[in-house]
Amino acid sequence: MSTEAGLKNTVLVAVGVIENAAGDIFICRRGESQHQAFKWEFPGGKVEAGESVPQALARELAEETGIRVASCQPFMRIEHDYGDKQVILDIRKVTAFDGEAHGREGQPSRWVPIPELHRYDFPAANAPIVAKLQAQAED
Ligand SMILES: Nc1nc2c([nH]c(=O)n2[C@H]2C[C@H](O)[C@@H](COP(=O)(O)OP(=O)(O)OP(=O)(O)O)O2)c(=O)[nH]1
Ligand SMILES: [Mg+2]
Repeated sequence: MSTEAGLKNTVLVAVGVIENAAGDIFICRRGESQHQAFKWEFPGGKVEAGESVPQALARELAEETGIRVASCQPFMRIEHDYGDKQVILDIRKVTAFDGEAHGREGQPSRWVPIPELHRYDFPAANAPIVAKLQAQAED
């Protein structure tokens, strides 16, 4: 979505923080040919023309993890400039879903306890997501 921030090369990204009954979070590793290659991520992807964020999230999570989203809530929104690319991450917490989450495109994936999330190498934009999850887990 290049119009939203008034910048060229800006993309709106629907991102899912998928939480299971144990309170663990599902993460995947990005591939070598992708922007932010080999970083760990919360699955998701670009919002396409005519899609809402929840629609894009449902589509991307079905494609990338095989789950069907049953319930999601807004979690936070982050704008970040990588220099070569500007992203707006619209992050949703996915608290109910059907199916077994897995790396459906062959990407490495795992369930991680929230207190261990900071050990993973995420894109720079993700630092506030990990911080908020860990702060909430301490409550
Ligand atoms: N999915 C996801 N993307 C993230 C995260 N953090 C972060 O900076 N990003 C950035 C990396 C990319 O520049 C952008 C996501 O776009 P993408 O290229 O993965 O989009 P997509 O899944 O539609 O992939 P593609 O069809 O273009 O291959 O957002 C994150 O936690 N999850
Ligand atoms: Mg993606």
